[in-house]
Amino acid sequence: MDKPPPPKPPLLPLLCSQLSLQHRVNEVTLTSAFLSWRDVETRPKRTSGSIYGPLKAAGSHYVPVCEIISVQETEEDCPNTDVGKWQKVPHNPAESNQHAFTVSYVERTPKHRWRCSEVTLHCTDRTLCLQWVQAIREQLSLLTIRPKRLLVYINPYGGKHRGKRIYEQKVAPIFSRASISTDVIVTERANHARDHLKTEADLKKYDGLVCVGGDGMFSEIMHGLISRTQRDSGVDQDRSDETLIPCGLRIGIIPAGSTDCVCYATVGSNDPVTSALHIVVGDSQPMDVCSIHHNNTFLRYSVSLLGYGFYGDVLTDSERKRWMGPARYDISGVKTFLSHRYYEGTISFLPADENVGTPRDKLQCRAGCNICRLPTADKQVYKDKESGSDTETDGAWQVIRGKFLAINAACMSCACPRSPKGLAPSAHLADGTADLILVRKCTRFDFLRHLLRHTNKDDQFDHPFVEVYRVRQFRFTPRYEDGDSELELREAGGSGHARFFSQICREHPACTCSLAHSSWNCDGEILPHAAIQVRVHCQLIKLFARGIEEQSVFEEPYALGAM
Ligand SMILES: CCCCCCCCCCCCC/C=C/[C@@H](O)[C@H](COP(=O)(O)O)NC(=O)CCCCC
Ligand SMILES: Nc1ncnc2c1ncn2[C@@H]1O[C@H](COP(=O)(O)OP(=O)(O)O)[C@@H](O)[C@H]1O
Ligand SMILES: [Ca+2]
Repeated sequence: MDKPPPPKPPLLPLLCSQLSLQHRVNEVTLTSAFLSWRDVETRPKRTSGSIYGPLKAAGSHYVPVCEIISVQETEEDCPNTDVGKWQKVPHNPAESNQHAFTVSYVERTPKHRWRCSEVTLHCTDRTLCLQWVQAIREQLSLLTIRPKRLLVYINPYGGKHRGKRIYEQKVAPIFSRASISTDVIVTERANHARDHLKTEADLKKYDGLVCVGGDGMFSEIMHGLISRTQRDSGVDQDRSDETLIPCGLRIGIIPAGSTDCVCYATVGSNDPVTSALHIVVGDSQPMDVCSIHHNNTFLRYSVSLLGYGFYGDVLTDSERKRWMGPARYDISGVKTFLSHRYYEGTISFLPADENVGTPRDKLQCRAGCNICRLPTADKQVYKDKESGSDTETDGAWQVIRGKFLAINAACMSCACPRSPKGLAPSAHLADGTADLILVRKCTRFDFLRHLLRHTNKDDQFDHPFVEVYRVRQFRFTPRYEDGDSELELREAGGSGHARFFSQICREHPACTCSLAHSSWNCDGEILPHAAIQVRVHCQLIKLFARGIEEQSVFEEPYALGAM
């Protein structure tokens, strides 16, 4: 039988004083868990305020210490009429207590957005004020998970080209308030960040990396960090059966791209301030990563969408329209939908164990997810039976052949503003599996119904032409070998006519005949091969995030008896 948890020690006040807040006397208390204040001039009400502000119960406000961003003695600038210059004076001369300190803390607002809020408390003398500042700082210094030094990469061309401005105006001031020092690199070319991380960066100097950009930029940084970690540990990425070494540094994502699904699916919004605050409080979210090989050559890693057919064709078309910014995906999406191409091939996959659920579970991965917290042994990345290596499971490979409009795999939900529940709504961030979604050839109307369900609450898998599997590994082989589209023509008769019509079909996307190959869209990059082997590596990287919080995390006031 499990032992009962040890009793929690009572949280003794470290400091408790009567301080003034907006001219009213408040009892202010600091424990190792909370900073709280309570207006002692009014009779306590039952509960008050919005669910998003500091936790309020019976007129008291509670801010968890782990959500305090900073504390500083408060001085306010006001004009000195004698010299026409600005000078520092105590915060509010009208206040009877002239010494004050300001605490900045995380405040939750709707749609999973976090904001930086402040409370200024006035003291009767400076000694008391400094005592408060010091006591709060001491508590903050115990939060060793918080980063102190970060290496920031900014893609100035991602999304709407606003990365640099977003960082300078919204993020840098928060880092500076939280006393985080940064080295900032504005990239000058594609793969600049990846190459810098792989070969040059002195990673020992940093507690984390920050990516300002979209999913493509995140992918660059992830590749740089994973490759560097494997090289430093003597692991050969080209071997598809290698056990990869998890990366030590966490990555923070400041969304400034076109899709931003890695940020959205791990934080719950694509808001730069929210992401900056998750970095400041030192959140940590492990994440699965797929490795993709062609024969025994490593191609790429993927965390979000690995899509063949529809999403591969959307990406290929959209790359020519980069100048349009994020709208390129909408235009190419419609164009690709109209072309209605399908592709033939074989998928073999190794299903995951039942204890990690299925892609159609109602339960979704949320902060503190129980499935992602299962002991690693229960989520072990099983080895390939067919390869003859050590087998730790009875799981057998399954094989599916057919004509597909889309073959998608996702290690995580891929929720994004275009599709708030995502491509794989029940996929888990850190369970060692990916959800494999096969969309078989169907009518345009049915495919449209399927696509539209990504944008509303209906189940996009509830169609007879859609199959979903939770897998640890899979392979895809196109019916015709890479570069062998001539075969298709020979099968179709091999005549000059067939070649002629095939050419017409390529040039007229409205034609629904089969082409030999699509491309794989790998987190927004096109892969050079159609035949690939994919394997999920459980919790290979970590982000400065915590998963999407359930509303109830901040709806319920903290159990006051425990304080
Ligand atoms: C005709 C109605 C179509 C509605 C379809 C809505 C489906 C949306 C699913 C979105 C899944 C997004 C998965 C994320 C992929 C990104 O990794 C990738 C690169 O992002 P970035 O670097 O930020 O540019 N984005 C895409 O491949 C865009 C796919 C958009 C498809 C319409
Ligand atoms: N300075 C740069 N110039 C051109 N391309 C860059 C630069 N820095 C990064 N990139 C590349 O830009 C691509 C898209 O970046 P991303 O930030 O994901 O924007 P988007 O979401 O709009 O695609 C990535 O593949 C990345 O490698
Ligand atoms: Ca997963």
